[in-house]
Amino acid sequence: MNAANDARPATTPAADRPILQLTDIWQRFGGLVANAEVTFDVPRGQILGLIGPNGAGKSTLFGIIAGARAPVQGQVVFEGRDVTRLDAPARCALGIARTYQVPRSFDSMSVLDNVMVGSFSRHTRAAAAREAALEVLDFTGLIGRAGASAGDLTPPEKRRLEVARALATEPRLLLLDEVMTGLTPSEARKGVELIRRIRDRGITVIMVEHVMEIVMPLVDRAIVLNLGRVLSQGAPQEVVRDPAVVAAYLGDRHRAA
Ligand SMILES: Nc1ncnc2c1ncn2[C@@H]1O[C@H](COP(=O)(O)OP(=O)(O)OP(=O)(O)O)[C@@H](O)[C@H]1O
Repeated sequence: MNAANDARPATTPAADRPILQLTDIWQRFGGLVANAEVTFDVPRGQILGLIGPNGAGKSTLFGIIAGARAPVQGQVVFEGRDVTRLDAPARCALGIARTYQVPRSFDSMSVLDNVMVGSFSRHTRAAAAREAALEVLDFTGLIGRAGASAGDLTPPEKRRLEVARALATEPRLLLLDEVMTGLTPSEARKGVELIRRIRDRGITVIMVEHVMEIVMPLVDRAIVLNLGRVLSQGAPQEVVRDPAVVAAYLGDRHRAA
């Protein structure tokens, strides 16, 4: 925390201020550097794509934004407030929600009850939480499955439920971790449409995704991580042409082959 950061909220109108500001984020696991010198702002109301080869540090950074763990160095500012040391429930209360790469639904509970777990974070009365959860199920296209056990959902439906549970916490910043993985092209098209509708509700979205054909047409801005560092950032059409990005991805494909 320093004087410059203290001054930001007072001098910048809230609507124009980035919703999220990451400054010099570092994360280490033993000797391994998972994130290094990560600095970027996320403008409010955009869809930001966070991409990069396997092990680039994307999920680690998601955890740092969502409050799963604090960085060893650096600052996370959400809506002008330093949240670096706040835990995940506190950040959720402020308006940050995330999904997980591996869906974390409660399989023995109904789809509706799963989503109510999220809506109870905003509503204390069961009737209000239920009503809010039903609205989210309608919005995410799961309303017809409200009474089903979460364990009986198909894998694409489970991914949708993951998004629904996060939306039920009424976030202003939503972190989507590989929600398109394993979807057929037609399911992925529906997923893209859902993410656009989420953005149209005024929710800022940061998405980690491997499938470039899906991410690039969808996002307003892309940030490429490689070996824990920001390799490139900008409009998606600029980022894909960046020679450093091409080299990192070709290197990854060669290793995978
Ligand atoms: N809890 C942990 N303990 C030790 N090492 C970790 C831990 N979490 C992540 N790492 C390591 O940190 C590096 C970054 O991992 P991370 O999962 O953030 O990358 P990623 O870009 O999300 O990868 P992927 O696309 O494969 O999910 C990797 O080398 C990983 O093995």
